[in-house]
Amino acid sequence: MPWSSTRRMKRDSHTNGHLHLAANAEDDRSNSYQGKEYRDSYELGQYGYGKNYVKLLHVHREGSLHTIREYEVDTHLKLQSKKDFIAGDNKDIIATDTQKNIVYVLAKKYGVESPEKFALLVCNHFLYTYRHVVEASVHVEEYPWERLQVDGSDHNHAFIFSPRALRFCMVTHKRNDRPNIIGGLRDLRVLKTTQSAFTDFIQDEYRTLPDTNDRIFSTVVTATWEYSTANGVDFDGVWDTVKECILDKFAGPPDTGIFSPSVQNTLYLAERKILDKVEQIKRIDMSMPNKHYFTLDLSKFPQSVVKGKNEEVYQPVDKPCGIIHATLQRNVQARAKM
Ligand SMILES: O=c1[nH]c(=O)c2[nH]c(=O)[nH]c2[nH]1
Repeated sequence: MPWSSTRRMKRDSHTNGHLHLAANAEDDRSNSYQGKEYRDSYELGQYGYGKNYVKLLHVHREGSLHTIREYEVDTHLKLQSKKDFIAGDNKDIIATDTQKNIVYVLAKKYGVESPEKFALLVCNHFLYTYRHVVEASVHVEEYPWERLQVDGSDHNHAFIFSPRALRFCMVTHKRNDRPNIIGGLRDLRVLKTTQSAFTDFIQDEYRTLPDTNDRIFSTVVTATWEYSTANGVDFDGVWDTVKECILDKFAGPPDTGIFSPSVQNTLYLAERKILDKVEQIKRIDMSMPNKHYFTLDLSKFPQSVVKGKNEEVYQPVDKPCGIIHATLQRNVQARAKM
């Protein structure tokens, strides 16, 4: 599942906690509280809490050359005890307001090198500082600021918002485990006007779509990938590489392009190229909604109104849309045999 939707789910699970159990220590029979074991007909499932959308702008100044990074950070903690939920005992709670403050203090102390490194740092701080935190997760979304170019030269301190694609990451660190690092890219919207076909699919009594050897191909790419390690990873470089691989397999060379027999095949080839290029990625998940642009049959209009076959005017139809997704991971056994 792409992280964009996971994030939404994560948010929902935080905010929908409207179930008020009038619980006190006696009611908590499924857990231990104050040294006593309790049984109950109910069991608390997933739980946790955190702060969402902590907005942060970091300005790095090297003389007159300034560099910025703007993030929206979500922090999420799972505490060892459930007594905050079950018994109304707040003693272990690191307030979400405190979590927000920690984000700002760490940014000031250590700077923000990349979303992934910052997320690792924040997770590590929570686990190291509070022994009763069993799991910390940090989601960072980066605002797509680019240095402004003026007459071909980089500006020292002015930036332009260039939302070609959004970058995000999710780091989850369980105590006594290695951090799980997911990089992500979403909202990469692309379109090409040829070199896309869709033919030879199932022909039966339900099919109305004709074969097409030349159609418009447009999609909005989401990709998430899991790192096998954090050691020596150039997270900024990897994000650029993932974007380049996707664009390369979608668009191909500028003069001739690259032929796509289906969204499925294009998506798969992009994933393969990413795994080929970035050794530290162990698994990549991509989704590509098929944003349809249908040809319009204008042949019913008289020739005096519409001349010739219509090859210019298309009808964008965004709903319903096809959705194609796949995860590609390294085949560990095949590597071991080599
Ligand atoms: O590339 C495509 N894959 C499909 O599975 C599909 N289904 C469809 O109606 N059009 C397309 N296009």
